[in-house]
Amino acid sequence: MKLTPMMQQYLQIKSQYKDAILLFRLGDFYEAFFEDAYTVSKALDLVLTQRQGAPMAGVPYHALNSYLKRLVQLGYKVAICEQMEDPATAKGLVKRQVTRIVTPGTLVEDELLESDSNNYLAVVLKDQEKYHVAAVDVSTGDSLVACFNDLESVFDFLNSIKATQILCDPSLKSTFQSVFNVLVEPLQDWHLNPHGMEQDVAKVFNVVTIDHLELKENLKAFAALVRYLRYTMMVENLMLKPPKIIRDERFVILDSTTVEHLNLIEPKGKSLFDVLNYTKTSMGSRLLKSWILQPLRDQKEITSRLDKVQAFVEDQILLSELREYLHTVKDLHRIASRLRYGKATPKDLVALRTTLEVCPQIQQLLLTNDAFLEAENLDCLTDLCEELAKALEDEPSNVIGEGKVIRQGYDKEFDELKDLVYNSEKFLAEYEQRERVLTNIPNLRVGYNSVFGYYIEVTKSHLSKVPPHYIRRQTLVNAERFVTEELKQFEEKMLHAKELLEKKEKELFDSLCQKALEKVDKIIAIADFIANIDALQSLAYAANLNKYTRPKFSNDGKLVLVKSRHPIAEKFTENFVPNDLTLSNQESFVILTGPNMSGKSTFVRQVGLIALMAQIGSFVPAEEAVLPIFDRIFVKMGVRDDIIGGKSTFLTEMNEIAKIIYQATKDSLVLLDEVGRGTSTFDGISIAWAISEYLHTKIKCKCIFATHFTELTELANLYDGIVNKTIQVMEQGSQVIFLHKVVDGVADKSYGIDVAAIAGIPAEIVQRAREVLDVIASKSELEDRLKVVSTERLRKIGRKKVNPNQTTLW
Ligand SMILES: Nc1ncnc2c1ncn2[C@@H]1O[C@H](COP(=O)(O)OP(=O)(O)OP(=O)(O)O)[C@@H](O)[C@H]1O
Repeated sequence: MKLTPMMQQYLQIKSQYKDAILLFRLGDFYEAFFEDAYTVSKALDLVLTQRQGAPMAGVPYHALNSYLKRLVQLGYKVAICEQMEDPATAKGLVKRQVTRIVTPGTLVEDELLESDSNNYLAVVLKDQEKYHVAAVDVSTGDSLVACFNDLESVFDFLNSIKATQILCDPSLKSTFQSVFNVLVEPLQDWHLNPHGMEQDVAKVFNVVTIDHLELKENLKAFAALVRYLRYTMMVENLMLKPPKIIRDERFVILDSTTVEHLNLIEPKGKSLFDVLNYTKTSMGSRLLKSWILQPLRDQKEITSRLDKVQAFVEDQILLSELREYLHTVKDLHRIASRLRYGKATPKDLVALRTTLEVCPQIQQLLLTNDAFLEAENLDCLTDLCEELAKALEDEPSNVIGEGKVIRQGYDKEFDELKDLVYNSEKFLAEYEQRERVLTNIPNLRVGYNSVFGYYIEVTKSHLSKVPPHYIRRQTLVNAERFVTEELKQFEEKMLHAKELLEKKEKELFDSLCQKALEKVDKIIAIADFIANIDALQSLAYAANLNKYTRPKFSNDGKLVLVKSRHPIAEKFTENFVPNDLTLSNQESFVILTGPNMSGKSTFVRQVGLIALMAQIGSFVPAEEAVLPIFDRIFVKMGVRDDIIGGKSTFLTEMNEIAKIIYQATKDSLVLLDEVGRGTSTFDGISIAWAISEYLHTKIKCKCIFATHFTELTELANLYDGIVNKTIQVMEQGSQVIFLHKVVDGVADKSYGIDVAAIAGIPAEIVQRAREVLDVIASKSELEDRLKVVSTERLRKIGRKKVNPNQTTLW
């Protein structure tokens, strides 16, 4: 088969983008051919047809974004090939070129992005024994770098930022692919070429040296990311904020198990984020989410947030007025980004104008409260705002060039052109009227024909009144036709008016974008400021609504919670029962036993959530809360299968515990629920026992261990710092009433069979279970044996009880 020049052009371009789907612009369509056509038609449910014998699937150009969204969501990389000249005027084959490679992690268009989530593209590099991670959200400019000692921590970090695309060492590709359900690509040599790395990064921030960024060993990962972005987005100037260095000392690094078990972000509608999210802007909501996923460790930083939250809590008028203003604030981070990448739309400039209009009001309002004096430094860009107000229609069309974007009165030439295009009839009628009066020819008529263009027609009877500047064009039986200079100019203008109008409006729009671009750093400063204020006011609003208290921080390890509640569960539970808890460095370990359904898991998570809320600067659900600042919070709940990773339930559980044991310190909060349940009872208890002893005596962290193994309560007899708590239940006749109250002591029964009955297990089975329980319960010697374990150990060290601070058992 002989290929047409267009097909040859296609194949030549495709050969450069083998790893992407190539969407090739042909008139009003983007078309995919060969293999790409099969992929696209299957993924997008499009009809597969043929063009010049090649399989083809196409999408209309105006609907590109909606199709792109689906392709990218499915993890494809798409190269967009545009026509670089107008097919109507092109000589020969239209020039075509790939102008952008769209990947899940390089999106900037609003329609392709989730408004309340960041969209991070991450690079992971292995260097000797360390892993370096750099991540960028090009839609907001947010960037991060971090360094980890093990791959598990990298997974946790990528999970916590919800990376939508990963670039990694080729050796790590299959590992990442098995863990993450996102596009994973291997880095190439040119991404990592050491030559010119610093210069490449310096260019992004328009600086000569990058020492101040403190990228150090993370430079390579960040530079690789910059190079990848330049290549895919095909722009020289990236809009990135200086990378935030994620250091263990500054943030509480949360592992993915903890994020999941504390329901920090999911499930939707029942997460901590949902409980705290009363933000009014997408910027604020993204920031709040990142705060929840990266709690702080620096007391000063936390206090500074808490002071502002408190100021809002106490100033209800300020809060409600501010919320009204914030309502009109648009997503400036993403608008700034689109301005940088030349993708801003009229809608974006209007959104910028609306936000800048409300900015001074927000500033003035905040300045009424001493807690927000820094608002004074905010530059509200009034000049730019005025310019946009003058230049843009109230509700401009999103199509530039039809004269419906720029406001009348902004540019004389534009107005004339628009007038010509839209008001030519009117102009001609006015002109005709004017000439009739001037010449005193009542039946003078302005007309048009395709041969002579516009003309003035005068009947023979009035020819004597024709002024000298009329130029004769045509003679008819009863009349003569003339033109004038003015009419000729009008005609000239009319012929090109549409084209000129399109050009002029584009020019004016581009110049507005340019003016905004010149102020982009200030736009970002406003965006950062408003995002921060919005996230803080959201915390205050939630605090008022849910009657939270400001937490205090202790420096001696003391933790006191009075009448504390679970922030999510209390929303869905009638009469939620508040609970107290006191821990200290001396009494730091709780074995929590209690029947099924009594509320053990709820209480354990509650403590974790309150600690986390305090460290993001939020008020907490309690009447009083004093907490130490934790360096890590670990939550390990129940057993779960890791089918994808191919690990058994018990192996997964032990893996997660091992991680906690390696990473926890004396300043950590470890919350365990049902650990050891994935194996036989004896193995499970023994493991749980040994883990508890290790955590308490070696690591000395704060720990609550909820368990059905009442046998573990024996540990409290062995160690000073371990206390037993249980959750109260009342029996009324054959009924069990769950009081959900945490008290000192040990659960006497598990009520598992009662719960089974409530859950609808047939009475016959329930009855049989009771009979079996009677028999096995009387035969259990386990507790007696565990007593032997503890007495033996006590005998060994010659004490009545062990104080882990004085004795080393290991
Ligand atoms: N403090 C509380 N006040 C009111 N209701 C509560 C409280 N705590 C828990 N509940 C209710 O009890 C139910 C069971 O709680 P949870 O799952 O925490 O119990 P559990 O002891 O961990 O159960 P299991 O041992 O079966 O896992 C929850 O769904 C909730 O509705």
